[in-house]
Amino acid sequence: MSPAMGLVSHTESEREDGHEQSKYQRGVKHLCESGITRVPSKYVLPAQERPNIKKEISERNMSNGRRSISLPIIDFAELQGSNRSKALKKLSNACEEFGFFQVVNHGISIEIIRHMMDVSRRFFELPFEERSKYMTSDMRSPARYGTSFNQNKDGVFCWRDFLKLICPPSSNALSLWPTSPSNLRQAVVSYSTETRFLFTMLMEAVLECLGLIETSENNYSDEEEFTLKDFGDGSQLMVINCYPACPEPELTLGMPPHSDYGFLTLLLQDEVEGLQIQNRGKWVTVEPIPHSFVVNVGDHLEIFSNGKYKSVLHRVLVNSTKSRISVASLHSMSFEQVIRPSPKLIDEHNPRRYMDTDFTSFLNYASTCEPKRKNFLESRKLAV
Ligand SMILES: O=C(O)CCC(=O)C(=O)O
Ligand SMILES: [Fe+2]
Repeated sequence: MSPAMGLVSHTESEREDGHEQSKYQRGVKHLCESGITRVPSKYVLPAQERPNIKKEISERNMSNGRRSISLPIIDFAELQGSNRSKALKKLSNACEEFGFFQVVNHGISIEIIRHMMDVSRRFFELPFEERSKYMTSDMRSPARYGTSFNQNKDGVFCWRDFLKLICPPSSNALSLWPTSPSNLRQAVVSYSTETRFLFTMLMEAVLECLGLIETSENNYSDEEEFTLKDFGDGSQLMVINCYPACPEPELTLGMPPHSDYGFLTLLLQDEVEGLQIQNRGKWVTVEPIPHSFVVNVGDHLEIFSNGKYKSVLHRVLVNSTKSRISVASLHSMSFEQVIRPSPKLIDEHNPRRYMDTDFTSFLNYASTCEPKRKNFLESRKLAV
């Protein structure tokens, strides 16, 4: 090959790379609409990080479903009623052992849930040009459409597109949320109001489990720097995830192993399973219970409880036949609040295990490196 030819082919391949790159930045939905039959190399994980779906299916058959997990079920009506102390024990065990539980009888109407799922699905069915109006790398934007986990940093992309909405009252920028589908704003406002209330009631129960408030009396210890209102008025991020059907699901993941940053995440999923959590060193699939919530402990609650409650790694599998939608509502105190272990949970037997953290340091971290696994939480740990 002459030097001139070499130069030409080099330039062409660079152009090709640039083109390929921007194709992936547009997301998996867009990619699937172009009619692919194989997973492009951009999404192929190194062998040791792949989900090993075939092995899991055969093990699941052999052990009669043991690879899927029945999470502890918290009956919210029981928690708010006469059986509170029994429900509190179950809740506390769930937060310590699994970091996850399911909430049934939560009182949020099926219409509100269906409406939320419906606008979520329809948003991802919009033409790409409409969805792409909300593409931004600004992590503080009230509405952010994107793909993968961190599309500016991920070496290998994961098989998901998302719409993230910062919910009122943390954001007064409702006017910047998508206008299409026409009823999206109204559906998300109703849904976020209800989930915020459910989160606040669950936090009240968690504070009681931790011995930080007394049964239903809302008596806070003088040492605490917060009240339940700080949770009720705190931050709420609605993450709508879309995982299109994938031609080779054994090569990639919908979401890589990660933990969530907040106190609690309330997850709504459709009937397609995909969520896996790490339990006793193994990946186990969570079976969806229709109209219930999967709730998990986030990094802030692990820090606040001084390590008593666990923020557990989870990931998402994709499959070859069905696309999947999930809606994760991530809750914490206000974005300005510094999170630290509760002073009441520190003594000579339980030394302080985490340093102070705030949302800005999390965002800085998330925007400068691949926020996979529990890297951020690990970075907040003190040597004890
Ligand atoms: O889609 C799921 O099941 C999980 C989503 C999730 O983990 C997240 O949005 O943080
Ligand atoms: Fe998550």
